[in-house]
Amino acid sequence: MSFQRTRPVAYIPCTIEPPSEVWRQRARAHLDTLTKPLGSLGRLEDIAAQIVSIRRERFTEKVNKGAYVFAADHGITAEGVSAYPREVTHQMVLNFLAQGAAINVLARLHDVELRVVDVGVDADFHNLSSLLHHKVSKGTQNMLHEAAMTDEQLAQALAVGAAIADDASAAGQTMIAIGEMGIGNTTSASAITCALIGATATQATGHGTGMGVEAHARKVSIVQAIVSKHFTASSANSSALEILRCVGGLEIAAMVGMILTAANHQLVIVADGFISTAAAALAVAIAPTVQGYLIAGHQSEEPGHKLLLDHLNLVPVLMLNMRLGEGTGAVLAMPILESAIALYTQMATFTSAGVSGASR
Ligand SMILES: Cc1cc2ncn([C@H]3O[C@H](COP(=O)(O)O)[C@@H](O)[C@H]3O)c2cc1C
Ligand SMILES: O=C(O)c1cccnc1
Repeated sequence: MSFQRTRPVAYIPCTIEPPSEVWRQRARAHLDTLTKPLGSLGRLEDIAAQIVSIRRERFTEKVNKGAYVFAADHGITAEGVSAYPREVTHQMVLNFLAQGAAINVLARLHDVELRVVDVGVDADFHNLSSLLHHKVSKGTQNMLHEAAMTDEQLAQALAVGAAIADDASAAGQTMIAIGEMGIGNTTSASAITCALIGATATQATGHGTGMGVEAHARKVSIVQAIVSKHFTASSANSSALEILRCVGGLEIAAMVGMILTAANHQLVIVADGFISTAAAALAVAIAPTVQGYLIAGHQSEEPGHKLLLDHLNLVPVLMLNMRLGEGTGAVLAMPILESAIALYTQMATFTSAGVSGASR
């Protein structure tokens, strides 16, 4: 499939139809006819009903899974907010392309087509045909001192994600995992969580890639300073796009663009960890009906992730104490989501199998 074309900037589908309640009710009724005690498949039944409500008459199509790792660098790394150096973003992109990262292993194992997108890595990639080249700039500005992005950069990064969602849909994908790679991006996710849902820096800031007590305390104060700089009391209720521009990242903006457009194409969208869910929360703030298309693959160890999941009213499929990103938690959840829809489409009914229903 081709992912290399561009599209007009600033394209955001703001009126997105919600998943179909009619199809959800049909799915609920069908689940109750299957050869099992009523409700005995638990959350798998909710998941099947949600997927049917998203896919509507196409729910019988084979699940065709894609995973997208959006990569970009962050100006805030100059403040020492990560346990790892900035160049790891670039090095991990090469590792993804060499099939050596955790997400490569999981995508291979679970039959998920993996794509890596350079939206803003601070490096030149030459002769790498498997990388999707959409660099907007070599990283964001340092958001402690200025907005992370210009309006134009934000629009370009959103458009990258939107174009990739168009191509995923055109290629027949039905379920997509939203992943990222960008050293320093948990600091962005924390600042987004503060600005969007009013959490404090202490509540929303975790240890990211792993940092000691002192470094973590510094990170909390940096998140606090970032939020105070961009969102004074008088700018309360900043728009989601302004939050994204001031304290987001190029990969986060591309994820927002992809989520909005994927919902518009009625794809099942599987969020990953803290950063991916921060993008999902911004997409829902822009277009609230997107919520119905989201499934939380897992809940990560980052404290802000639980705040965002609660805010979005999403219950994670898995809780494995992971704190990696890359889309790993989303891809790990996919076999469970696929199981839910296979049970729904393949199980016999009480009538077809000649099994007696409940007697009391
Ligand atoms: C080797 C390595 C591989 C990774 N894969 C994902 N991340 C994760 O860690 C980063 C965010 O954490 P922080 O804000 O603390 O920098 C992101 O790149 C995220 O995807 C990684 C981080 C490292 C070091
Ligand atoms: O929650 C995540 O996805 C996460 C946590 C720490 C580092 N990178 C990603």
